[in-house]
Amino acid sequence: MSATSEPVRIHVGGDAEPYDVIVGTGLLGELPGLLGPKVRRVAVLHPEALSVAGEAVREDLAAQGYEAIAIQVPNAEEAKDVQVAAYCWSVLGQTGFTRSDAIVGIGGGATTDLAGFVAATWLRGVRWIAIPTTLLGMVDAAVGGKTGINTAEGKNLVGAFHPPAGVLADLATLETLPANDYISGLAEVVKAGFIADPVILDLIESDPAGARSHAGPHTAELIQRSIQVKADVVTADLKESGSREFLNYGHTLGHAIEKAERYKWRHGAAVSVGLVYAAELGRLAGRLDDATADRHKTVLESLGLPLTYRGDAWPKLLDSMRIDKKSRADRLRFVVLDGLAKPAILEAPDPAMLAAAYGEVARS
Ligand SMILES: NC(=O)c1ccc[n+]([C@@H]2O[C@H](COP(=O)([O-])OP(=O)(O)OC[C@H]3O[C@@H](n4cnc5c(N)ncnc54)[C@H](O)[C@@H]3O)[C@@H](O)[C@H]2O)c1
Ligand SMILES: O=C(O)C(=O)C[C@@H](O)[C@H](O)[C@H](O)COP(=O)(O)O
Ligand SMILES: [Zn+2]
Repeated sequence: MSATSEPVRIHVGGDAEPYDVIVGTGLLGELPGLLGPKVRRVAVLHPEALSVAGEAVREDLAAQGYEAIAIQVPNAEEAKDVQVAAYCWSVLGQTGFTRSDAIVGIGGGATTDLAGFVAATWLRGVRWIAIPTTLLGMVDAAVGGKTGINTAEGKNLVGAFHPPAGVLADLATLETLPANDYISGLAEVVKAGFIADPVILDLIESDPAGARSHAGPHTAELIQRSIQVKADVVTADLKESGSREFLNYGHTLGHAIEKAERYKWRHGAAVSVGLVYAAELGRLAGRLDDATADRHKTVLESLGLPLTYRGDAWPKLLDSMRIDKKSRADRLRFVVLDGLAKPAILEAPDPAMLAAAYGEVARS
């Protein structure tokens, strides 16, 4: 794969309107083309941390004749709240947003999940464009049209499938991302490696220190490969009636940990522990070989990602996992591996096995 002097376009197809994820630097010039000829008003949703970048996008659009407004939302998971969505709806209402207007979400996964959700719900659906500015946003959250917010009962429990009209992944935005946030995004990169593209794991293992940096020698390739994994899956199954569930590898426990931590842990950190758990579950179920299960821990640890969580939290986590979207009535369902890049579903595992697998991540 090329380094990123020329933008790379990764196509997302399927039943919904197709679009491209454009990966490169200095991509703002692509925005008017993605907005299309009918759009007159644009709301640029951005988190507090990106007030300068959000305002720059707004000014750029205004200079091109759009009526552009900025909507600042809280950083991180605080944005994925119905009160924040209601605030955005009221701004759109007061500005007179119609179905020929559009939303641009610039920020991490939390911001693009909210922006997409506001776009999905305003007037029952308006056009939106994602400008992810975190590693996790680029490789996962901004792609595929899952939008949503959290509720008191759990993660992403309210939302809609509403794909963007395009995704602009400008690698230069990663320069300001705190190292911890970059590393947490690597959990989704590792997930993509285990479920579909083991070259990702080889690249990380060949240079873990490089992989931890936005300026690493394989950064562009890791990002492009992970986006390709996501694009292929959502092209085949946008609404998660089958293979899209595999993108949830590590998320059943991961989401429960996020809830237990009141969303103060980054999503990627929780998914990292969830990946270790899912690997152990696959091993205990007799489906995954020891070497591949152990590889989860060595790869994640080499990146500085967490492998463990509080042992005493198990009953609460188990309870939270019951409302996971993969559950069917009382049956818990987990994504496990039958081997490297062979994801599958483990239906209603024995409660003793679930608890035993937690022994692999539990710490006192
Ligand atoms: N929709 C999906 O398919 C999907 C996939 C994966 C994850 N997600 C969601 O994504 C969210 C996690 O996203 P995230 O890891 O990007 O975290 P985040 O959106 O919470 O961003 C982390 C922090 O970095 C700040 N930030 C963002 N870009 C920055 C930059 N370039 N420079 C400096 N600061 C910056 C943000 O304001 C925030 O404070 C979770 O809510 C998760 O559920 C959604
Ligand atoms: O796109 C998907 O599908 C995923 O499962 C990707 C996950 O990384 C992402 O965290 C997603 O938001 C989880 O979805 P949910 O349906 O479990 O809330
Ligand atoms: Zn995720």
